[in-house]
Amino acid sequence: MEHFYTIQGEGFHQGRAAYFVRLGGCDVGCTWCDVKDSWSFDAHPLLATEAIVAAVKNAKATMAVITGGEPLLHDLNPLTAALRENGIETNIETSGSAPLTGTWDWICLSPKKFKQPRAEILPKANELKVIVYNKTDFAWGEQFAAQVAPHCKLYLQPEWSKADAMTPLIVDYIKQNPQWELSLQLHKYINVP
Ligand SMILES: C[S@@+](CC[C@H](N)C(=O)[O-])C[C@H]1O[C@@H](n2cnc3c(N)ncnc32)[C@H](O)[C@@H]1O
Ligand SMILES: Nc1nc2[nH]cc(C(=O)O)c2c(=O)[nH]1
Ligand code: SF4
Ligand SMILES: [Mg+2]
Repeated sequence: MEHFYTIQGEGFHQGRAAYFVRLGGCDVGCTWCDVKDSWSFDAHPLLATEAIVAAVKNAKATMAVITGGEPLLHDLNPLTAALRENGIETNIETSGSAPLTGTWDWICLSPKKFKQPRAEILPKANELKVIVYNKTDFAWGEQFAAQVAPHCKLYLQPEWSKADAMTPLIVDYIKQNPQWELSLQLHKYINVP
């Protein structure tokens, strides 16, 4: 759908330079999705793997973030292999609702009520990022925290339109449950992509 060089705005790698590759197509249907333009499979031009790798290298980026849409609706083995052959770190942003492909340095799993993650991705996640849209999402997120690996980082991120109401609840929750950390969508505050 689009590719751009910016800083990672969310989660563990927040603040690091990152080349984003946003792949078209998603069948999850989150009501609050902030990139609904990505949902169509047909509306976006196809780009060769080599062209994507060249763009990342040309930008002098050392880390690529593959996102979407739901990137796991594509076979990500060729793209991640080519990126790694060129010494580029491979990170993914995924709902985990489709089978895992690709070779990853970092897997950010953001589970969704609208189409739940597949069981096999949970122990492989490096980061669990739960979006908090209402107060029931804390208990909902804990079921996934119980299934990830011990080293997996745990983040609570306010849904953007509810951030004013949810952020204070998240702060209170983290004070009582300090295994969780706050993730804010930094890029939206500083107006970068
Ligand atoms: C647009 S999604 C694309 C990747 C994948 N489909 C997923 O949902 O993880 C990228 C990240 O943005 C988060 N996100 C999407 N809409 C959001 C919103 N309105 N507020 C906060 N986070 C949001 C998702 O949970 C995910 O972590
Ligand atoms: N700067 C920036 N950081 C991000 N982290 C995850 C994003 C995504 O949409 O996957 C995203 C994004 O769209 N922009
Ligand atoms: S899974 Fe990701 S891209 Fe798909 S609708 Fe939900 S937030 Fe948007
Ligand atoms: Mg985004």
